[in-house]
Amino acid sequence: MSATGAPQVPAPLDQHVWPTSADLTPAGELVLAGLPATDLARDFGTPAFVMDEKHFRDRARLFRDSFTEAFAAVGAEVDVYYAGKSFLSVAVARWAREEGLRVDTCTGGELAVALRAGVPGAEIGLHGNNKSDAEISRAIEAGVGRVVVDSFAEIDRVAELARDAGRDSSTRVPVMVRVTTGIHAGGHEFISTAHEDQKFGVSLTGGQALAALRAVLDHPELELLGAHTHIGSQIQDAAAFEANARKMLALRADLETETGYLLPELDLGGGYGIAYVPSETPIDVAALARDLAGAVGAVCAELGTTVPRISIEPGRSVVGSTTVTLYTVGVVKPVTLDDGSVRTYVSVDGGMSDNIRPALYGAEYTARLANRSGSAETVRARVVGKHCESGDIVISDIELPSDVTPGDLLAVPATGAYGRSMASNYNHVLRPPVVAVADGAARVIVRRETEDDLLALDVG
Ligand SMILES: Cc1ncc(COP(=O)(O)O)c(C=O)c1O
Ligand SMILES: N[C@@H](CCCC[NH3+])C(=O)O
Repeated sequence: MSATGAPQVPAPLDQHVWPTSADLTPAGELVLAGLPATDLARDFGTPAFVMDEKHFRDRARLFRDSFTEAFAAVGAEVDVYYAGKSFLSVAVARWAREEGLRVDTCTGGELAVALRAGVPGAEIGLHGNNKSDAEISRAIEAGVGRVVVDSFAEIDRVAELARDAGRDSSTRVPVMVRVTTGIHAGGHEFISTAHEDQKFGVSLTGGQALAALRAVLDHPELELLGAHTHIGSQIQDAAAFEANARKMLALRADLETETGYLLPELDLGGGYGIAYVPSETPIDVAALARDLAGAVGAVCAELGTTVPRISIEPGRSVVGSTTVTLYTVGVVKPVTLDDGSVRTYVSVDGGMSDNIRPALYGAEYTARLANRSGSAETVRARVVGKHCESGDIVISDIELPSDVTPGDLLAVPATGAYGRSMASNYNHVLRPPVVAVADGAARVIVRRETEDDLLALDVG
């Protein structure tokens, strides 16, 4: 327990963890886009994801502008695909498109949302290590700009489904081959994706990736657009992206030497890290874009080749810090530990069903009271959910005001990515809404689930 006593001056917000529109009243109430947290909780209930629309748009534009400018300097064009897996809804897909982004999907469901939002097929990519025939056919029918094939078997299957759809050498389906480059990067083993022993892509090792690219060239109904790579997620080390790009450019050069075919495009994936807690530093997008473009330009010059068109697929780094989860505090329980110290368990009205990341990856978050400052005196607390699991922990260790009490609002920032998108109905808990806030107005973009929704699925 750290003791200081009143008066209760609200601790400032660590601005790189909170949405840009976040502010505090003199009494320490959290305000988002001009809307007090208590008003948001009253109007929309808790738990709720509150998303700062302007922040999302600014991040999308930052990626588009930084990468466009950096790669223009080395003579290449760039497409930024927003990775819908991080969070996708019709409104968000529209915002992304309005800010000049395309949309990356990895299932039929994500594809359906992007299409519903009016994103043209040509501006959508489809991924997936185990796409169904129905998903591939839907993508072909929608005229997606790229199907990213993930295995040798899938190359033949996409070609067959393209033929079934009447495609031929004059109406080819554009494909990329997903390549694993052996680069190990990412915040947690479960979110590293380019090392050898995992399920994604075709390995560079033993010439497999080269063989896969050649296999695409052998299918007249497929257009080989390029090679794709994604090394992992929540990466803070910019050097990993450069090392990966070098490997991909070498692969492109090898293919040209062997076949005379120069891949028009390389997709370097997403994975850019953000700050979840005040001690972390988000990746500097503009600097990363400059360094990456510089490295790509230099390698192409060494290889004596043109710089390919580049695409990237950021998800977390666009949406992650735009969103705050608002919870209501329920039971507050001091628990005496073996060493005699006390930990205060602060239960909230959600938990692992709206944020599985702490349980799945040991992810860390921060929080603050959102309706008031609370006392300056703090207690060692653990924020837990309402599920029947002792691992249902939102924040394992945090100092909270010692007068935290049932009915308080608790805000957890940086929950925009892989929060609502990975939400579940565990214990038949209803998934929270996503409320977009902008310029003093709020609107629901994904509504709260209802018991009727749950019961409608149960046809027993
Ligand atoms: C193929 C692919 N592209 C893009 C992304 C988005 O990653 P992130 O949200 O870390 O930017 C992922 C997820 O890691 C992915 O698997
Ligand atoms: N769901 C992960 C990232 C997924 C990466 C998808 N390839 C996370 O929350 O960090």
